[in-house]
Amino acid sequence: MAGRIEDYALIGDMQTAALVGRDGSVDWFCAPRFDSPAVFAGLLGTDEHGFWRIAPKIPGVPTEPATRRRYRGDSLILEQEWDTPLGSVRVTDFMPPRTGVPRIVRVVEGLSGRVPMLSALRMRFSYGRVIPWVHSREGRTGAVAGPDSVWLDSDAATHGHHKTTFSDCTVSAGERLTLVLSWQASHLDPPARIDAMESLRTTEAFWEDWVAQCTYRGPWRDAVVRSLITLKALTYEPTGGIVAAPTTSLPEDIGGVRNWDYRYTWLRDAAITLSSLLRTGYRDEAEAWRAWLLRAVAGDPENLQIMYGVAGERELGEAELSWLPGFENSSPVRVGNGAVDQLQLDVYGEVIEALHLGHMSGLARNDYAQLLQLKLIEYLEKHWNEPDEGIWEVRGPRRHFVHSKVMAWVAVDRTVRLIESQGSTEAKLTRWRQLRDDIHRDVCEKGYDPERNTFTQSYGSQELDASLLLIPQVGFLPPDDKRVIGTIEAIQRELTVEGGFLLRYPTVGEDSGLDGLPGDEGAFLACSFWLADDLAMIGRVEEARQLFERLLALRNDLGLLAEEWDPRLQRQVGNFPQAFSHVPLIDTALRLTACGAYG
Ligand SMILES: OC[C@H]1O[C@H](O[C@H]2O[C@H](CO)[C@@H](O)[C@H](O)[C@H]2O)[C@H](O)[C@@H](O)[C@@H]1O
Repeated sequence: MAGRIEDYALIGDMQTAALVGRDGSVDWFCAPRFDSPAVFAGLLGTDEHGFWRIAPKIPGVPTEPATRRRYRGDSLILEQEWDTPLGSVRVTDFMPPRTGVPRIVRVVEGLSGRVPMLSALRMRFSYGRVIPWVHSREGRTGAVAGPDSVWLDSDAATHGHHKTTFSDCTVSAGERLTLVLSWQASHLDPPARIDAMESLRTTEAFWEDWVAQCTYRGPWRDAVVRSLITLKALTYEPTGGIVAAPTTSLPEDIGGVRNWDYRYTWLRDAAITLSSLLRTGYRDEAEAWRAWLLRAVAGDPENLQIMYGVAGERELGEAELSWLPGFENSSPVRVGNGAVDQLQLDVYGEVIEALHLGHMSGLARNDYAQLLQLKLIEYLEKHWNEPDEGIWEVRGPRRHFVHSKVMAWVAVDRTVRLIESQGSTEAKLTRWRQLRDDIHRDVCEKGYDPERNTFTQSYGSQELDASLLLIPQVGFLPPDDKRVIGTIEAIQRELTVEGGFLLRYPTVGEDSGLDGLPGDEGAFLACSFWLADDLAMIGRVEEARQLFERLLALRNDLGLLAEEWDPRLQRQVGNFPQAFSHVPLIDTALRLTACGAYG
């Protein structure tokens, strides 16, 4: 395991992804899909659970992490370089956008001197549990167990030792060697060999073409583009589904139990991702996601789930992988996600808001999208006033979360506006205008504490919740409303941690608090971006810009963000990289750019 979460880099082929550490080790790789069992799970355990490391190996000299690393231009091609006493060497890692099987390509190049290099490959299928049979066939190394096979094509000779496949060689300046690892279903013939350098050229061209479509031209271009590339990498290209993150169980609390599997498509996370992509010029991805949505939720809205598999699968039952000790002993390691069965009413608002934005942005009219919207409102009409698990997917008792009700209002409001814009005489319009007013009144009466001049987390509660920052952003109340300003000020006062970043809600140490879980967690990055948005909306633009810059400084050297930031340990925590952090980064950059907040 390479070290901290932020020591990892992402590579991917838009069907799955891998994490590569600064030590040159691929410690996480699930194949063939994001949510398939891992071939390398060292990230959540030890080297025994699988890895592929390529780094200098000089006898008597300890191997250091890479001296430098970067993505090549605006791409997902990682370059790591080591300066050693014997010379310098570069390892370039990437996954070609999928045309056949998933592949990890690694190119070793001598930059100066003569550097001995070692590739150590330990394949362990089924999340580190299964040691495969390894054999050589026609100059290739193959590993097979159960449904999986993995094939290594290397320019250097390989040999096996201690259930690990090694290749070693010495590279001089100007010399190059390539290694390609391909996954294939084990009942099929080995996959064809590829030309690694040709694949590098086409992969670079793919990313250059994709980035060229970006319409954002503001001062935070590099941060926005890196976030967009990350979101694209989290998109499952065959279906348009978007995973929340490519990992499971990177801890929100190092050593604790807050470890979840994010390799699925949350309607909430995907809907806000779609909005960011639309605002930055990516209409094809937005169309693809809308099509995914319509397929995934087809049927009775009563059966709508808050999350699905990337192809729309519904069975995501949660299980624990007892043989994996977890990242820095944060256990359990979970696969699947029990939140799948929760009621989260905000999801209706986020989905309808995304459909609304698609409509306003001129996406081709889709009658099913409109039909879906109407069906979702009919569902909400019956259920909006029930308690739910809310945006944070709490595992404690259901409550009347204020944010959920606000988003129910958003769903009805956007639908009313859609019908009005079409000049329709839809009979339900009057009823839904009334419903919109009823929800608004209910929230303002039961979710607002006049003594403290703040909205509260749930009806009757004293707690605050950073999701309330979305109240002005979704237009529930205007930013200059005294209740909005009071809420922003109260949240800033009570939920801020070191650096001015925000907790999403208070946790209570070892006792189980609101979320039903022991332990604390870090500052929730999405909420901290929302605070910057709100500050800008209420005219505190310079403060907003400064907070935004501090948030940008939390990214790792490659521009990547996990879900949270632990202010005590000064390190990223939670799954990585996380769409729910990169989307608000883009949104805040767009807002501050529109405000002219250039510093
Ligand atoms: O903290 C408890 C919950 O954490 C996860 O949910 C979070 O991630 C989701 C995906 O990004 C996001 O949509 C949600 O708002 C976050 O709270 C986890 O998936 C849940 O099972 C867990 O209860």
